[in-house]
Amino acid sequence: MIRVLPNVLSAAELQAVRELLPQVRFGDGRITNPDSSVKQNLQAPQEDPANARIAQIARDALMRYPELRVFAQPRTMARTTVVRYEPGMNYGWHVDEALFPSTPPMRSDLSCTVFLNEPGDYDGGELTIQLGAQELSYKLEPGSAILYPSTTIHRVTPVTRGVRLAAITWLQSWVADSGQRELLVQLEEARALAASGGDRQRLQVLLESLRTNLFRMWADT
Ligand SMILES: O=C(O)CCC(=O)C(=O)O
Ligand SMILES: [Fe+2]
Repeated sequence: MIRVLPNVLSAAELQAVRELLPQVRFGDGRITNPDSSVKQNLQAPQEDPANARIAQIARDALMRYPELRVFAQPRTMARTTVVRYEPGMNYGWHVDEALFPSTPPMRSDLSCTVFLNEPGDYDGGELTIQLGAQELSYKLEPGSAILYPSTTIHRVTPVTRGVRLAAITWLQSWVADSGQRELLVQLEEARALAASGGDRQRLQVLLESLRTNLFRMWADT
């Protein structure tokens, strides 16, 4: 499931990131995907000190974000990388690698982009995700993020004006199966609604969905 995470970074964190961004020494993005014929962007080397500080800020912010815990059930998060797209740059249709060569190797279940600069700073540069025959495009406010399944085909459309800056990362979930993970998301929403005495119709629909989909999963045909 694709989820927008508004205001992941606080105003103070965003300000700190803004001050660090000019210090990042970007290199060719193909360094981590040498075989890619569609990747045309710039990315910070992992050892870059400004990248490492931005990565820590983004990681702390994501890890404390309550909805991320609900949506992703994160077990491991890859090191965040700052990426930069200048006019003419893009990242064509692709699927993210299944495994990251960390020790131990990490499976990518969810991909995450934290947008770092204003949407008005650039034209193009949408993150577009295929959902069947549909395409969903995202260009978010700085400090907001999008979380999407790493199984999806997606791209960053060409930037035609200005510069797009983002921090990207990947997560391995405690729950590998996205259908099972989604049941837990609904269960958590239902639990919160029951605890608060909120929207009873929504609670009813959630419980019905959980019962039906668990039965579908367990029915012996
Ligand atoms: O910059 C982004 O929003 C995501 C780029 C991407 O798809 C990737 O680096 O694999
Ligand atoms: Fe990607």
